[in-house]
Amino acid sequence: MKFVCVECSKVFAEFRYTCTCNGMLDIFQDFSGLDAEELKRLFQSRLSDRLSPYASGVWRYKELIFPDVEDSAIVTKYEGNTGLYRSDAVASYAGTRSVWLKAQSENPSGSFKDNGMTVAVTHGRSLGYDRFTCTSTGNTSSSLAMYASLAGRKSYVFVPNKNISLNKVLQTLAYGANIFSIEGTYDHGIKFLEENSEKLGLYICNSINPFRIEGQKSIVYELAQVMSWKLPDWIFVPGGALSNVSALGKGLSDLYALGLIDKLPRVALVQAEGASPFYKMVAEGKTALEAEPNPYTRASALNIGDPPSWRKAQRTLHETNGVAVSVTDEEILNAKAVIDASGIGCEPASAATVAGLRKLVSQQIVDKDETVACILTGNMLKDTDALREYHLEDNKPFSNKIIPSSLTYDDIFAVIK
Ligand SMILES: N[C@@H](CCOP(=O)(O)O)C(=O)O
Repeated sequence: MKFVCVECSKVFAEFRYTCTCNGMLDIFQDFSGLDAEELKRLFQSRLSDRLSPYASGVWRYKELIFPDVEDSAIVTKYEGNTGLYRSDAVASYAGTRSVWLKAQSENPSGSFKDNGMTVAVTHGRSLGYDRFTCTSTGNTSSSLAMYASLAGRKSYVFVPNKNISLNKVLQTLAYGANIFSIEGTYDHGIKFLEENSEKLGLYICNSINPFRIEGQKSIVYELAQVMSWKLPDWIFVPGGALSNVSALGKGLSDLYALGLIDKLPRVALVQAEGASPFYKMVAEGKTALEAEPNPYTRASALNIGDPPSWRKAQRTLHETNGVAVSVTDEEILNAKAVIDASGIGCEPASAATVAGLRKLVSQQIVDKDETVACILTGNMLKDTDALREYHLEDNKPFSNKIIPSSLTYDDIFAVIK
């Protein structure tokens, strides 16, 4: 395993978070000697495992993620193994013939972060760390708090003091983390950790840590396996810190290089208009990201103005002939209401995918006959204020209302009939 800088290509033999030039690092693994058909058989055989780490939808692919770690050192909650659903209602809303929804929201802590966190915490513990840290809008922190406690270790997390979901903060608290509420955003927290974590003896579990990205690659491995190694024409992901799109790109490139798939899907990265520095860079034809000092979107998981992984995200779009698109909060919340009412459900950030798909179909960038998968990143109960605001306070196009208790039984009969 080597660590290669995505900015200057410098190679490191030992683990570190970033390069001496401050660039993000990629883990490079030598896959020579691995045979695609043997891997398919191995991954298939592990589907019946219920108790060993290979029952996890991440560690099932251990050979491609963290081959050297001892099985007994793995910290797992059998993450991954999430559902893939089709909904006519969502497809019709998006304007496509069909759409697959990959519900990473079904992970143990309720978000896609678990796919990466199991690997980061396993790696940190194998190095002997007792204290783990992250900065977070709430999903990364609840995931870290869960795995750190599971591993019998401590977690210290930094969360912005506004514009994040209380549900996520409470989940983090209840899992046992030490929480610091900070003035500023995720961007300020990352800067603090980059400068201070070593002095404090903290192992960073944000996605600047390349082991997080290795774990998150499993999302597309699992999608490919369940689809018999034939991916759809498009994969849509939301983008805030950009770890999701970075991991998707790396996973796709592994699958293609290994011969596990013979065609790369196109990747569509969807940002929320109020926090869309990456979209702006692409739309304006620029080659370097300009940070947004005051990002704001109601999809609080995407409230990030200076995403560390932008260079990796740029590579993903380049390698997959991908596109970037931005959508308004109103578009996100309407798409979310449709996904929720389909019985699948998600948090606001996840719904950016379907909102983005609808936009690209209307712009004829995606054809209605093309096949599409949208990655839903977080559970609908991650942000219950968003549900209350949409359904009970504001009169939104897809809102559902509670029938008042003042109805007589005759009224109730009339409603149901
Ligand atoms: N929305 C994220 C932001 C943190 O990103 P990460 O890629 O560094 O984990 C969160 O849940 O905190």
